[in-house]
Amino acid sequence: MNIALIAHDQKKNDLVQFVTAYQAIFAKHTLHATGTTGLRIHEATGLSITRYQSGPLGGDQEIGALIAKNQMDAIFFFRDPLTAQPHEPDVSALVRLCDVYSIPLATNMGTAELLIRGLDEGLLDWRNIAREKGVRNGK
Ligand SMILES: O=C(CO)COP(=O)(O)O
Repeated sequence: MNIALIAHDQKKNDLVQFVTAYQAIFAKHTLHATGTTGLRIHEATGLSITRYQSGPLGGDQEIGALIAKNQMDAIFFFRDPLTAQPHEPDVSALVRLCDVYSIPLATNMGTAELLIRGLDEGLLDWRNIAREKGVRNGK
């Protein structure tokens, strides 16, 4: 599975801890991340991660483009609900594309636990079929 890892600054420690806790599962997948988040996770875990621009510089949009191209299967995006982001339109656009294409999106630790465990149990295997056959829910 192609998995995107993204966290706003106040949530980066949470995501690093989360990925560290589930490192054995994440290591089985292809990981992508916005710039600073990816660097932090790589430094903490040594996991191989394709890094894009930092969020405010277009990284959210790059990951959104992969969703639009049916190349992303799950998103862990730990958003900071208490701090205004200069690139809020990009954040909203990314969340919107997850809904357009029915891509599982975890925006907090509670949902993230369910998503990663479900993914490991094979509950997202339908994504392999959707990706291979080019099936998608969007128009
Ligand atoms: O801003 C972000 C997501 O909106 C994350 O970007 P960084 O991982 O580069 O901090």
